[in-house]
Amino acid sequence: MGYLSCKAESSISTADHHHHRRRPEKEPTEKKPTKKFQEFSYKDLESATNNFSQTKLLGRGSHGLVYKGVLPSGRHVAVKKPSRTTTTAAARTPISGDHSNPNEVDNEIEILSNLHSPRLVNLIGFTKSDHHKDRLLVVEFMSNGTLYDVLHSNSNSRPPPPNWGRRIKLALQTAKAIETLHSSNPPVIHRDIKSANVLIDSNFDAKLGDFGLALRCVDDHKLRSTPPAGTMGYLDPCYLTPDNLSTKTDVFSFGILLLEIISGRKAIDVFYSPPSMLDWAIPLIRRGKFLSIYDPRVVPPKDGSVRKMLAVVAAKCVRTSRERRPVGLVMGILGECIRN
Ligand SMILES: Nc1ncnc2c1ncn2[C@@H]1O[C@H](COP(=O)(O)OP(=O)(O)OP(=O)(O)O)[C@@H](O)[C@H]1O
Repeated sequence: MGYLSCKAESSISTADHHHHRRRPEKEPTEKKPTKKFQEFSYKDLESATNNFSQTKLLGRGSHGLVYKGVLPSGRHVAVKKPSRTTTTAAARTPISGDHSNPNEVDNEIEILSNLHSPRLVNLIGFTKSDHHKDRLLVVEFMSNGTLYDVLHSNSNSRPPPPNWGRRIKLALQTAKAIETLHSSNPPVIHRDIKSANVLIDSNFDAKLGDFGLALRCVDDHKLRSTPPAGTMGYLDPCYLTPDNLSTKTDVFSFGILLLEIISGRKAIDVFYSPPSMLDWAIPLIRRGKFLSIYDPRVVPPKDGSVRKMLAVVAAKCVRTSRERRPVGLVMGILGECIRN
């Protein structure tokens, strides 16, 4: 098998992981090896966000609200505050019967505290667990919002849709982020790859964020008991039970995201027929009608072979057979597109 099924990988990585974990215990202080992350008090973050003022609200997701904060050092950050009353059209979908909401903030802290990459929206710090207050998470501030906004916002106050050079760069950077997760030890599966979770920084570089649903391929019990989840329109149809989870689950969602970048259409858009990206784009690609899936708002790639290759890469990522989706992620294949 050329890809990582979480089930197959977990026994190998569990041993490895424990090996790494044991070492700090031998140290006399019993402290964690390095304290890279800041521990904030609730008050610190109240003052950073003007008491969670509406004017500091950056956006809302299914788990809660995100505020812009400024630390005493002057650093700009994003503060995630869970809320049980938030509802959103883009709410994540548990696809099994279990609608319990495991603590996504705790999960995100656990995942991000073991990762660091320029391609990820990295963790800066968090508040301690406290029975009376929700735990807050502090991550890098991304001043240009999400890729979803960049691609789909028609507001006059936003810049025009990105050109091809930009789109290819954003697609590559997202592929690189996913590759970083899948090749880390233990591998991490994001489970919610979508344009709303790709954030754009002040240099217009893309970083992958929102690790609330991510799973490390290490904890067998957690993996077996975590029901499938993700976002409608991006969700791998093969991922129906916990043991179907694999890195190819993320590859499928990336394929939809790549089609979104190519076409400028949303993963599901009820104003079109058919509303699903998959049902619309794949038959056109099969018939060789590559140009017709390209975003009419911008000049498509000049070279017909590049247009074809990008569309074919996306189609390979969303293949029904997981085994036939690209391995080692799409980075290499997209690189091919640029060289050609
Ligand atoms: N690091 C950040 N910097 C700037 N804005 C951010 C940052 N993180 C999130 N946001 C803003 O907050 C919004 C909500 O983000 P969040 O990650 O909570 O939810 P989501 O990914 O949009 O939805 P869901 O939780 O349903 O997947 C984003 O759409 C974005 O506009």
